[in-house]
Amino acid sequence: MSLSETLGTVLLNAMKERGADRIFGLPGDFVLPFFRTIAESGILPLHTLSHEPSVGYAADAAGRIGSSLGVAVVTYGAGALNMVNAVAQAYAEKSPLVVISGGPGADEGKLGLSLHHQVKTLSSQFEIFRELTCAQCILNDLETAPIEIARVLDTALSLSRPVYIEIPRDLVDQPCASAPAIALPAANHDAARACAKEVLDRLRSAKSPAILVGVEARRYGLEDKIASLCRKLGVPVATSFMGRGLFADFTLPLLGPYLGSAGDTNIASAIEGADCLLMLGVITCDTNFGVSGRAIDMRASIRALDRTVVLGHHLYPDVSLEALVDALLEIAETIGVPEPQPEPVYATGLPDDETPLEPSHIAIAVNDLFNSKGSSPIAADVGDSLFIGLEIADTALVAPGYYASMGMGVPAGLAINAVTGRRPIVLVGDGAFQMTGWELGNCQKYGWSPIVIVLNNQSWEMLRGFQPNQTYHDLDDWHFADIAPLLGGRGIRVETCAELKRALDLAVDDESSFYLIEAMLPRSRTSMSLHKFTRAMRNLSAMKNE
Ligand SMILES: Cc1ncc(Cc2c([C@H](C)O)sc(CCOP(=O)(O)OP(=O)(O)O)c2C)c(N)n1
Ligand SMILES: [Mg+2]
Repeated sequence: MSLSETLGTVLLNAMKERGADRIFGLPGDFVLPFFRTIAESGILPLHTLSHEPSVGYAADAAGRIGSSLGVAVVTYGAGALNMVNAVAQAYAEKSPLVVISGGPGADEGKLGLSLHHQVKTLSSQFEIFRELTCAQCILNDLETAPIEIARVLDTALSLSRPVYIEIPRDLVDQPCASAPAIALPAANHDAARACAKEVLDRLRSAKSPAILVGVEARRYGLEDKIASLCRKLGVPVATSFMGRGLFADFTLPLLGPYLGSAGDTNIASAIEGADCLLMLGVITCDTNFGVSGRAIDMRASIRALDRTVVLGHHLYPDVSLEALVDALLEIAETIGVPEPQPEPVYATGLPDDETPLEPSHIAIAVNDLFNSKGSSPIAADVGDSLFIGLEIADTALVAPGYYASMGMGVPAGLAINAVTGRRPIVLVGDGAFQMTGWELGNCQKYGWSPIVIVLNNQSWEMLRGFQPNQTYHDLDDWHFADIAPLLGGRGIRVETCAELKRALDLAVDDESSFYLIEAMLPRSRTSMSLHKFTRAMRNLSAMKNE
């Protein structure tokens, strides 16, 4: 048993072996020993940000864009609990985020004093994170630590959900045996084959089958396999709202994103009219289905999610999405001959004139840019940014489409820049930018240069769509472009289509820093996608009479 390792390096090596390629963090005294190990060992690069919610959002996004583990390292109490909302979002949206918190040493709790950063008892934080994660451990026993590290990290990978690891600050430098190699639960191939046969029989006997693909396709790196399965089956395919951006680099008979009555009517009728809907890795949530014009008959559907497949009243436990797709690929045959799908049409041709900007001009300008200079990955925040993202041509996209916490846009853009080395376009509203936009000040030390489009409508406009006639949705004009140079970037405030076009061309040609393009938009106007979504949600929910 090689003891050349310490508990700190064992944890770092175990994460690296499981695909983690960097750490986002913000230190505090309880985690300084582990920060020193990170810095001195060089096993994983470290990026520090300025506020723990951003650390959580960035680490989550790094895992999503890389289909691997995202890692966030913070201090006990004030740090970790500051990140609760970002971890909750990662859990809800099935992102394998590893939360590592420094913790008190073994004897610190015996002083008979409450410790700083302690909330109620010393195990309160552990209990809070138990509710937000799929596996947890406190590494307070060097004998069991290697096994515990492997158990928790492997669970993060197999369930694609966040996990919590607390590392006591007095043990980080202690000699420790290496963690066992990755050991994911063996796929139950017999069950997967039996399930695949039943799935294929149902698809074959349906008059109008369809397939809906969700986020698990990305989380488990299955886009390629699912694309070839869909080509083989020849059945119309759509992505869920949360699955927007899937298959951007693959060819298959993709209809586009399903948004119910808030989206394309052809896609809605193909999905809602299907008499056998195969859902691969789709989270059954209101943003994916809440705006369905016709409720989808879940009993006639086949749902493969969270390592379980449900077909009506039949249930196949412990059949992973990959095992099911592999088994289907073994027996798949052509079932339908989907009409050649018209290429999804994404508006282009921004007028190059003094036309005042409207929300949908943003998508047109980005589509024009993609056509002239090639596409970029996109990070979108919550608000109209999320819906304008739907009007932009297919590209890799990170956005909190279900849990929908504001503030993820800029940190996710930084993570995409760090992981992929490509400059992302970040779409963020003024309200969300007020929360985490300042993280752009960290670009200079890491050489990141995202292009950030701030949709400045001086409003929490999405809320106004749910509840008009309230002045508390009004925001002041913060002149964000003027602040950009103080953060080490360049800011351009634009009010017309021609100005937006020029600003984007300038930004794309200058990689020396981040660009903040402040697009001035009118209040009480939204993209068509958001308008249809809020109208549909209002009709379906208690907000009818607002
Ligand atoms: C952390 C956080 N706080 C509050 C909300 C509620 C909320 C929205 C969702 C419904 O929960 S949309 C929205 C307004 C967003 O304003 P802005 O970023 O300027 O974008 P836009 O003007 O395009 O709406 C809020 C406050 C949220 N989603 N996340
Ligand atoms: Mg706004």
